[in-house]
Amino acid sequence: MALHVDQASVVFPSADRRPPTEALRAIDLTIENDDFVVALGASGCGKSTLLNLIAGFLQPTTGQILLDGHPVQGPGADRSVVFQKHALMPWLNVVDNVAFGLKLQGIPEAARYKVADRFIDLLGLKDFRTAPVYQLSGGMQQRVGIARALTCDPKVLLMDEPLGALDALTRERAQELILTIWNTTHKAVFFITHSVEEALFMGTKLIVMSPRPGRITHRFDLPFSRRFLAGESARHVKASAEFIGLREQVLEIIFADEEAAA
Ligand SMILES: Nc1ncnc2c1ncn2[C@@H]1O[C@H](COP(=O)(O)OP(=O)(O)OP(=O)(O)O)[C@@H](O)[C@H]1O
Repeated sequence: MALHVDQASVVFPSADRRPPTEALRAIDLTIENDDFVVALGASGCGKSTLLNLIAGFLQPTTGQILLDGHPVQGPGADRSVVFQKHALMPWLNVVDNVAFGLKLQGIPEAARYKVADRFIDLLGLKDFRTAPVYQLSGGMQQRVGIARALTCDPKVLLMDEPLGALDALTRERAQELILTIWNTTHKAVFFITHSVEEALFMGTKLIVMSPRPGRITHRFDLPFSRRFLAGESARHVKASAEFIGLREQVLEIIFADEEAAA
């Protein structure tokens, strides 16, 4: 599997007489199996616009998005999205929420529950299988959202600040869980966050974007998630000199962008 963003630009026309917004300019990005690509950058640098292009919610003004060589022309089951607000069906229980996409595809109940149960187990939700989702905590609801995205067996999992609404401790647990699942399923992931620490810990590749126009200004290959998955504790990884040094370097890039915008 290979997803290529090829010289993609997005210009939003303005509703009044102000100039149009150049949300993205000439973006080149490749996402392959086993890649965990994280996008980081000052507000308005085009992270969500880029995710929307990959999801097929939006078409580029120029350039193209190719999935295994075929142009992406709209949303598809090969790309699942997990949003910060989990958009679950509050009247359904956990298993029916997780199996919802399969139901839409017309898959019979027994077959869809079999797939859903695999991801319910993987995300530690077994004891809540038949609980209504409104009874769950925010962190658990987000796990239901991730399980639902995975049941469709997407080639690429797109995550737009999926952990942004969680408290600090739950967020760290969720980071570790997502990495463990990524390591089990070998999905390609495109992940947006505002947290530099989260970006460095989770990604195998980091893109740092700048606004006006939105573009990729820096790219880093990251070792930290693999160190965690090889057995090093998350706290140990995040406290290492290499991690802290890179964190300061990336923070400096982002602060410089935010100051330039102020
Ligand atoms: N539908 C739209 N119409 C007009 N302008 C838009 C639209 N969507 C986004 N924009 C503009 O495009 C630019 C990039 O927005 P985008 O939401 O992709 O940035 P972002 O990096 O995800 O921001 P944030 O971190 O604040 O969520 C911004 O200037 C935004 O105002």
